[in-house]
Amino acid sequence: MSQTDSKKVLIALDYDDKQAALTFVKQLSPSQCRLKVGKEMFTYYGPEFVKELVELGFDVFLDLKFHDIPNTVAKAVTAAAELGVWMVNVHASGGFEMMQKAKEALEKYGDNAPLLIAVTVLTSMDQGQLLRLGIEKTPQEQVVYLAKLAKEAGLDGVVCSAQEAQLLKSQLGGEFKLVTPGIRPAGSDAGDQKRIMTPQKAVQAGSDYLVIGRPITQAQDPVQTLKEINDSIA
Ligand SMILES: O=c1ccn([C@@H]2O[C@H](COP(=O)(O)O)[C@@H](O)[C@H]2O)c(=O)[nH]1
Repeated sequence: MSQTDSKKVLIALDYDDKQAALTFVKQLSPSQCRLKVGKEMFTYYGPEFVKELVELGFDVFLDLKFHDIPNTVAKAVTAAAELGVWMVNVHASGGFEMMQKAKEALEKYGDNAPLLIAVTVLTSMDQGQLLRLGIEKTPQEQVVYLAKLAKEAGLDGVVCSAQEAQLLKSQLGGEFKLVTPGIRPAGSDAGDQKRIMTPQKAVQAGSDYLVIGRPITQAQDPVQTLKEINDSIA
């Protein structure tokens, strides 16, 4: 994967119906986008569903946001690597040692190891919600703090909002991957997302990968919507 990876859109497959998800996926080509499987579909349909997507030729981001003791997380990311996923993630707030052990566990996969990234501050959170957790930093300060910790632990990048992308690129360098949910094409509903940005502005700010769910999957014509988004960031 090069620094200027042109396949930037990761579609969040958040469906409660496997057939509906597969009907959509089968209209896509692995050259157009990557796919993200999160807690909903994994809980319903498990590793077999992930394997099906991998076998269809898609790069899959397994977004289970592991947050546990180092030994457990190291074993969980190993299980993800065995599924053949392209990217997997942990919560940075699980701590430095946990992130280090997870990265070490993937070393044996060499060039086939999935990218390992850390969630910083969920894009659904704003300053008020951080305060309620007892965190007095701004979301941006907390994201930078956790991203530096993740980089020091040897991770490949972080999940953050595109609003922090420019600052993170300037502080952590171009190679450290920024995966940004909370992407909303102009005029689309923010829903529960708080720190949002349009696809075009996110790419300009330095996002490497744009995680997009409902604006595509709930569009009247999801395939055409993906095409329009891809065209807007080409
Ligand atoms: O900080 C985060 C981390 C993960 N997500 C996930 O991304 C998608 C976003 O879906 P939309 O429908 O485009 O809002 C979803 O699967 C989340 O679990 C996130 O939103 N923010």
